[in-house]
Amino acid sequence: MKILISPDAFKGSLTAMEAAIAIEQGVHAWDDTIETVKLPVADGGEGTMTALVEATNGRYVSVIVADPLGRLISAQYGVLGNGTTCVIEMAVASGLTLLQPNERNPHIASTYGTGQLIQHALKQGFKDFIICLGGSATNDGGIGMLRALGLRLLDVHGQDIPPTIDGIFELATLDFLNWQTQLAHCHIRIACDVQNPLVGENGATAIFGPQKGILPHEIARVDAALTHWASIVEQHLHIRLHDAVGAGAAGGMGGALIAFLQGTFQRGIDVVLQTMQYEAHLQNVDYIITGEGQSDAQTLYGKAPMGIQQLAKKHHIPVILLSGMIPQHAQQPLRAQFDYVVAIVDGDITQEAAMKHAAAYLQQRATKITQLITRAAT
Ligand SMILES: O=C(O)[C@H](O)CO
Repeated sequence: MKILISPDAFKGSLTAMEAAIAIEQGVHAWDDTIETVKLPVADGGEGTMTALVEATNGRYVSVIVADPLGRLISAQYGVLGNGTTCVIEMAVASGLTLLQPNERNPHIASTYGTGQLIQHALKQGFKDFIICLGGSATNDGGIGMLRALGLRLLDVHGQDIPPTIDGIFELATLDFLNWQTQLAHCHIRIACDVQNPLVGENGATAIFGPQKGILPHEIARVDAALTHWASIVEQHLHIRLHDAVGAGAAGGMGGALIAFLQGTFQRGIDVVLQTMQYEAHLQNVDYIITGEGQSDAQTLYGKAPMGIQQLAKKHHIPVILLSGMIPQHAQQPLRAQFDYVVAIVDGDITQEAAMKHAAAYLQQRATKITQLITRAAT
């Protein structure tokens, strides 16, 4: 029997590779003659760069950039095994995990550091980019990134506006004199699993602002700042970001990539599976085990396990979903899609325990399910 092991990260507990190792140990604890292949995946958010670089035997490039609050940090981007495609994960330079909870402040947090990563890659001559969005600490509409790429944002007096949300209200015009012209020759794919528009009740600020530190009474003002930004973009580029699908990803950086870098969105898991040439690994595979920290309705809308399930279905390979936690209401719809659905959290194991001892529980669950499928096969 051959099992392909392809979990996403169990966020807050295990990286995708750690989860894959735990599952593999669980499988072999039952039967160590089973052939296993570990191919951890990601959905376009955090961990995507690592998954793609590792799967393609690529490399990392380290650059000193500004974190969301302007402090210098060493951040990396990936170059895939083909030597020509760069993977930039915005959270690496502008992510929420770079800040302590009391430092979260999207009024000043900036995507400038992500722009510096892109700028560095451009200087090395790269033209093919996968930019992964999600997990941002920012709500700046991607303005910081655009500044790093040479865009000037000016007030009515021709002065640079302050790099803050409030500063956006002073924005009157854009100056492209120092803009990185080679961007026009680049191919930019945006890997992301969020479709929110830039502004409004489903926009970046209303939906993702609170987790970054925007207080309920501030939402309307911050949303108005991004609305003003979108209007200026529309005047200059004739592209309407206000309600554009995905423009609200990563605090509006999705919109900046659409309008200024001609980026095109692709479902994160599809970019990952395509880049990994996942289908080529499906030869003679009897089962796939996938997994994630929590499975719910979002899983069905295209998170990593669902992308795998859809591909596996084409090849008639059964898929086992091993999840940290599955809310009651999601159990039935998930069972309708996956051949086996197993959660760590159950009547005996709490969420806290599951997160603390994720590897051990995952291993146990993998052993049990392997026992079940090997028995079913005999
Ligand atoms: O970064 C964010 O704002 C969320 O992860 C959605 O993209």
